Amino acid sequence: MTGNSRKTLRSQEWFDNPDNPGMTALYLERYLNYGLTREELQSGKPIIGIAQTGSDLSPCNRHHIELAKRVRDGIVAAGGIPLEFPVHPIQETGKRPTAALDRNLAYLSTVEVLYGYPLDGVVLTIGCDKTTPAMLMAAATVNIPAIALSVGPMLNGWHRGERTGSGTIVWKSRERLSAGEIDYEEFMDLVASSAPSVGYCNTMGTATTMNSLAEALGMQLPGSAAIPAPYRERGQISYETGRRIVEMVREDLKPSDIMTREAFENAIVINSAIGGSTNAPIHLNAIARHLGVGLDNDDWQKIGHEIPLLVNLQPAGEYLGEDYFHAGGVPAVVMELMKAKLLPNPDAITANGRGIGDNCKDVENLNENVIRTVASPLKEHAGFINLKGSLFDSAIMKTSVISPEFRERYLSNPDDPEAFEGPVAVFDGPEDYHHRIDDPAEGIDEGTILIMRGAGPIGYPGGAEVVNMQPPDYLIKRGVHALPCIGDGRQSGTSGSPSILNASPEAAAMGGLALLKTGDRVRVDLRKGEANILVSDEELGARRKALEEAGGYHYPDHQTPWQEIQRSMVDQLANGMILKPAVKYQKIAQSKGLPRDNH
Ligand SMILES: CC[C@@](C)(O)[C@@H](O)C(=O)O
Repeated sequence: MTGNSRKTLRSQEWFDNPDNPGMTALYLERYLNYGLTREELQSGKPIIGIAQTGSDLSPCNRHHIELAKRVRDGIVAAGGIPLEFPVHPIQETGKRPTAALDRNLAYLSTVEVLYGYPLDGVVLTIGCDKTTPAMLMAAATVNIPAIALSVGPMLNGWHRGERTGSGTIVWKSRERLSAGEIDYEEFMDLVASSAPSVGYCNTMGTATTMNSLAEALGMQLPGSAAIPAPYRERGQISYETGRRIVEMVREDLKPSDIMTREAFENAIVINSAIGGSTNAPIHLNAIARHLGVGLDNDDWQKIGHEIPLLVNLQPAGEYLGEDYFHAGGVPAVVMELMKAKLLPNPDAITANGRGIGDNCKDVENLNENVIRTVASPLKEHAGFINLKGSLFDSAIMKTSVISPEFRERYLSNPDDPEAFEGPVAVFDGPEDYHHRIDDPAEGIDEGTILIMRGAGPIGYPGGAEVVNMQPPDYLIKRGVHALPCIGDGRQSGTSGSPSILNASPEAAAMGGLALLKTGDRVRVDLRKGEANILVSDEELGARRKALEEAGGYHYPDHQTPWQEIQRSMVDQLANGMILKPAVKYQKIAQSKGLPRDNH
């Protein structure tokens, strides 16, 4: 039972190494103790990890506990051995101060697991916002064969015959609560109705975005991202995913073969067409950097801005996850883009070994209200704009959620189209915002630009979803539903706010936002891609000097060891918020050999 597959399977370096019988025995015996046999571990069957992101603490991904059973069945059916292991939980709606803080922690620990244990391939269970990038970043760094499995969105939410979508219903109903149109009980009922089953956000929030983009990148089986969590097809694709990873190990099809620059270009285009979250550039830039693929926010504007919005899902549109699935999901979007020759790289290889174009060219769009054609889009140019200026080096704006009201009020000056300027109200964190926003003495009116700072990767810490700031109650009552918002934090993908966000460098890294004072004027010009403080360079220089002398922009002290460690080495949102030292570790399964024996 020895030796035949040592050259091809890394697991056999643990379980069948005649050069070091002592270690082989030690590695083997503990994996036998719950019933695995020597035959299973030593006969050259691929050993497949299942990176389990579901738990009671992670309700969005919890259904993976069930789905993993079907993944196991698929792995065994294809001749592999499944070994399931837990991933550090990341629940966007549960973790304080923000789940984004934990993306890099889950990444780091998964790298250690994938590299340091006898695994030949891995199924990455993805779902809630940060679990997807954390898993893909780890797979990118280690570069053993890997396939992602989405847990799927919740069923559609309903309240009195209306679709209620995750997150989006919170932001909309909060406004109605502020306007006195509903009471607290109805507000709670509305929000609870949006979460009717297992799964993640049923809107095109960050979760559906990132799961769609994992498919767009080629890391999931075609058609798998949009299947709602409770549907039977979800269990079936779990089984197929388990089968496929065993073949991928045999073919040695690795993340670096799939997630190429071409695949990222496809993903950017698909992100515009689906109306994807403003968190997508952060995470895709991060994954790309861990692969050594060049990608930045200029690419997002260049490749993505002119792509039309096709998917009619909240927050940019009206439908929800089940509708997206029934219309055809990602493959139908890809097919529509290909028909109009808008998909840049149809030949990019996907997890099933075929090109994305090949996978999608013959699928049907089953509901053109939900997935529009390029000839009849929801919006013509729906991608991100990457703004620069004295406020920051980079901040993005999601143009697909600019409402007619916002366009009319801020972007329709015939003498200065696509530009606005005004005085700012500066908030240092969400507590400051909540404390001051409704106070009439602050003098906030239709002309005010709201600024959120201290909310980035260092300042918050972690980069919190707090830039979509609601106007004061008294303005909402007068029918003003959105003021321009600018900030160095993030916002929920379920928010319909056209905020200018992910500003890098953040105030805590002494970006231009740190120098702003309430009452300063700021000018934003979308056509020129600029955002500037209308204060003289001399004055800004003097403010910078004074702030530096005072020790820099002040932010709250660390509360945990990880907060301190991450703050000391985290990059800015535009650069993917990655841990700076980690990017030099690439393809370590190939570049670093095996780790040393442990005894
Ligand atoms: C409720 C919405 C969340 C938590 O998913 C959000 O993080 C998002 O970006 O979509």
